[in-house]
Amino acid sequence: MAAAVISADTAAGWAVLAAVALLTFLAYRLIYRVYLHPLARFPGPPAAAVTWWWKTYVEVIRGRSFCHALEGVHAQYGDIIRIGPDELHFANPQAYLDIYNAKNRWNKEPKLYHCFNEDRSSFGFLTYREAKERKDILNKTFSPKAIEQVQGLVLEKVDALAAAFDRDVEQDTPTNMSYAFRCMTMDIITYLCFGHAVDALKVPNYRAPIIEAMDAALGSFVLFRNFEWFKSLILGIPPRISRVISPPTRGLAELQLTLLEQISELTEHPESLDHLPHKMTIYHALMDKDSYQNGTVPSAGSLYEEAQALMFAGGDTTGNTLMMCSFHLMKNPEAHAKLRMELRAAWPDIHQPSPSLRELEKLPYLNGVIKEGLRLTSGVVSGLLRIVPPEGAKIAGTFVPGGTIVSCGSTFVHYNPKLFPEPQEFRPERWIENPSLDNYQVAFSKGPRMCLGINLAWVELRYTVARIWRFYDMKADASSAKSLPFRDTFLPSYEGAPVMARMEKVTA
Ligand code: HEM
Repeated sequence: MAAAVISADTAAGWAVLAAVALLTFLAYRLIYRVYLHPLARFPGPPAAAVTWWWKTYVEVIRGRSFCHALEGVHAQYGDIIRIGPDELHFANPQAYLDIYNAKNRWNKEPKLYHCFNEDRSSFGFLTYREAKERKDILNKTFSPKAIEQVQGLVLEKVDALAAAFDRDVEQDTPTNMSYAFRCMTMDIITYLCFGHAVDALKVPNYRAPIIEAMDAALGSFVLFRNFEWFKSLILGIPPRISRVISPPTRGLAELQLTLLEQISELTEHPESLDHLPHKMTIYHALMDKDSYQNGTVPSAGSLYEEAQALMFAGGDTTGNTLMMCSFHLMKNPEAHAKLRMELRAAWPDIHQPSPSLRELEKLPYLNGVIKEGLRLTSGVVSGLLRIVPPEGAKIAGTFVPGGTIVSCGSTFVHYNPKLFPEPQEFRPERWIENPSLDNYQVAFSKGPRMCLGINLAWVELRYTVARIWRFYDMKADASSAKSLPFRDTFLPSYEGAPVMARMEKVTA
């Protein structure tokens, strides 16, 4: 009996000791982070200096769109803010140019980039060296020269988009622009990847399952970037099961199933690539073992992750930009008329083929329209987190210690009223009046980890805007979105009504 009492006392004593040790450690860590940490001199919400959970509180508990929440924090604390124990965010355009600079070889930050489950892809590799090896291979398909060779494919898909619009005109139904453009960009990227398109444009009302799956998947990434264990749990379960038991991540599971099917066909029957009419698919390049330093083709898992990365990187971004251009052109008759006039002069007879890319590149208003679409969608709206190397770095004139996680969100450049007065206004002229603004067009990011698909994207954007706005008169349908609010899910997720257009074919 006495022994039992002593051992109970001893256990209680140890428990108290452990609790005191834990509290002392937590108190020390709190004091260190707030007063002694190398980032202690930077202002910001006190809770953010103490714990990572501040971000989760803002984004998940309060349900705020993180890039929008940061605007309020910057308004309160200034241009450079501490938003995590080891993290700074900048609202200064010069900081963007300093962080995403061609000279830097800074790593991507693991917590954010692991959340996409694309760790073994050009986008997901954290280090410059690994990403460069993969990007060099993919560049066989994405270099300006290679992209010139796939122009025909882009034009074919723009024709398919026009055919879908014609169907809407015949049936007298409004066109869902929020989905239509993404169907086209998805058909282009899946064709480029696998040698055959998913034919999203053929799906009635543009409600292609792959687009719906990607829409639904974007929300999963917000959960995953806040709760790594949740990602491991969901992705550890076969997609067929997780789509049933986890409704919030069902979209991701659907997407996984679609892509896995395509990849297993290619890895099991690599000879199927030989029967294609052209040798330009991304998987031709990726499955050529001679391209790799170690002479080995990446695993099926890595090929899957590359496909998923390319779908998100190449589909929504370009589709959103086209949607944004259309939304504003329909709202803005003056801009619409100017674009129409320029296109008529460049393409006087609609029965003739499209002007060449070189000709389209020289049309100032067309390019101004696209740059405004890129500015307002901003590509990726979350901060692209980078880690400052051990020696530290100067960002916007301020010394930042090594190991700090840094970013400057693209919206903090694109919506900066000093660079872009009345930033919410759609004004293509601003790019013509002030060519130096090109330096602050950061939708594709900058530096060594900038967009790999920029050449393809520009070809798609130029051919599509020229064709659609030369061949159709478009008016917003009564059901169309009146504004385009978005939520930060890394890419912008547009909320509310879609952009709906009533199309009329022009006759000359
Ligand atoms: C309007 C269209 C596009 C925009 C605005 C855009 C924007 C961006 C941005 C901001 C990044 C940097 C992401 C980061 O640092 O984490 C990026 C990276 C990337 N983009 Fe694009 N993108 C577009 C189209 C495309 C297309 C068509 C493709 C090809 C299919 C593509 C493939 C990639 C890849 C592979 C990366 C990763 C590069 C790296 O991490 O080094 N993008 N894109």
